[in-house]
Amino acid sequence: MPRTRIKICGITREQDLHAAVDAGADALGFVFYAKSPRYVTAERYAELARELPPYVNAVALFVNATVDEVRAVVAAGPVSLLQFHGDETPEACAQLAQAVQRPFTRAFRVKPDTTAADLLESETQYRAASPWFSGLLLDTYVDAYGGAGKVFDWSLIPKELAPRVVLSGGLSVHNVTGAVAQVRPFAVDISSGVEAAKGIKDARKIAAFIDAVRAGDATHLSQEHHESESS
Ligand SMILES: O=C(O)c1ccccc1NCC(=O)[C@H](O)[C@H](O)COP(=O)(O)O
Repeated sequence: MPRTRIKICGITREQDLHAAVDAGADALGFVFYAKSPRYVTAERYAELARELPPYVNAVALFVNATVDEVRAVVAAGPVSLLQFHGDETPEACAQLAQAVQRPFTRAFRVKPDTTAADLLESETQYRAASPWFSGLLLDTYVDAYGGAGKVFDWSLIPKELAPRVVLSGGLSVHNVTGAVAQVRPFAVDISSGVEAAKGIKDARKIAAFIDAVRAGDATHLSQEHHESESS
């Protein structure tokens, strides 16, 4: 069982970037959506990106962006992965990713009436549309698109899909151990739950969150140990 990967999203300040890296985050998210309280411009990203150490992935998050906007961000600093969090169709995602030659995740914003079949169908559609598709990120539907700290019903995530998804939406130190133990996602993604205020991260909350993810991983390891002992 590999460890659950962790992305800290909505980085706007150098000290928050360092706090996330020091705590052991695998990826940092930067929001290039002007209506977000965590918005950073491509110019500001160029400054922040100078602080990125090797082997930590920078994820550029867009909401209904144009090719020119995505190009400007990729030209400003290192970008490992794109995250499309708006109403982008499979074809639009494919076109944007191809234009800048970067892999992408697609946010599926879960509504109360979303079904397991909807999630599987969506993954199939995006995978078919582009070789740059790297996986679905599951978040809770909100009109503001994301970063709202709202949880959805994890029980609708199909078992076969879970090892490939990024789980997000309202995660925190209080629920992430259970989320990792129950869902077993490939990765978790958090923004609001590690903030002191919108766009301002709290280093202690980041460290506590990462410890709580590792506690979820430890649950799997001990389950696997018991299973192998009893077989
Ligand atoms: O952070 C924003 O303001 C934002 C705005 C528009 C679309 C997405 C946005 N954020 C997404 C994320 O930060 C994460 O990918 C994820 O949804 C976690 O959010 P949270 O529920 O706050 O932990």
